[in-house]
Amino acid sequence: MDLFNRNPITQIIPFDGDVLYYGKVLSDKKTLYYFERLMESITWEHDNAIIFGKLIVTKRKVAWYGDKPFDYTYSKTTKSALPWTKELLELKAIVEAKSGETYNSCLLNLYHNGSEGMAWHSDAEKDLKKNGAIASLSFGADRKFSFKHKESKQTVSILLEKGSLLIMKADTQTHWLHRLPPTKTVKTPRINLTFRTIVS
Ligand SMILES: O=C(O)CCC(=O)C(=O)O
Ligand SMILES: [Fe+2]
Repeated sequence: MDLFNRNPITQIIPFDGDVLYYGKVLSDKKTLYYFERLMESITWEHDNAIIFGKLIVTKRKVAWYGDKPFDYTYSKTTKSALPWTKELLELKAIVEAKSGETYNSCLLNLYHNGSEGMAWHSDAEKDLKKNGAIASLSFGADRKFSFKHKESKQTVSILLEKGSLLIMKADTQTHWLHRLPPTKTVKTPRINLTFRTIVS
């Protein structure tokens, strides 16, 4: 396995949770390999979102995989998890080894270019394990990622590099929102995988 240990792990938020940036955990070669494999082997579909009370179809595409056909409900849509692919199981093993946690499902997002992003939210749906770790693995374009404290409104941003791993855990989702801001400078696609634990 191409596991690197060159990078120190950095804490991204100053209080009220744990967001750990591991930097690049995959070689550039492996990162490109998985980006291409995920592009073609994942069942990508447009997502629904509620913006100002209106149900819209996003330009971004999503997919949902897991141990069992878990139902996952967000923005008034329910999706059933598809069975793991070979690549997702390989990536899950890497992320589990790095983070020392286990996951039973994965939400995938495909942003075709910088015009697509994700609005402020926290991942605290009732189906998710409370305070469970969420492991975010990125491929393709490097993109900025931001956190905003729900009370103080303090914001912190980092660059999520291709091949990098970010872990959000403890009570992060209770106190902080996060988003992927749109940007004019990115012209190429990015794929993000968030490994999660669903409680059924
Ligand atoms: O694309 C990302 O880096 C984050 C996606 C995200 O926040 C989510 O899927 O909940
Ligand atoms: Fe999220």
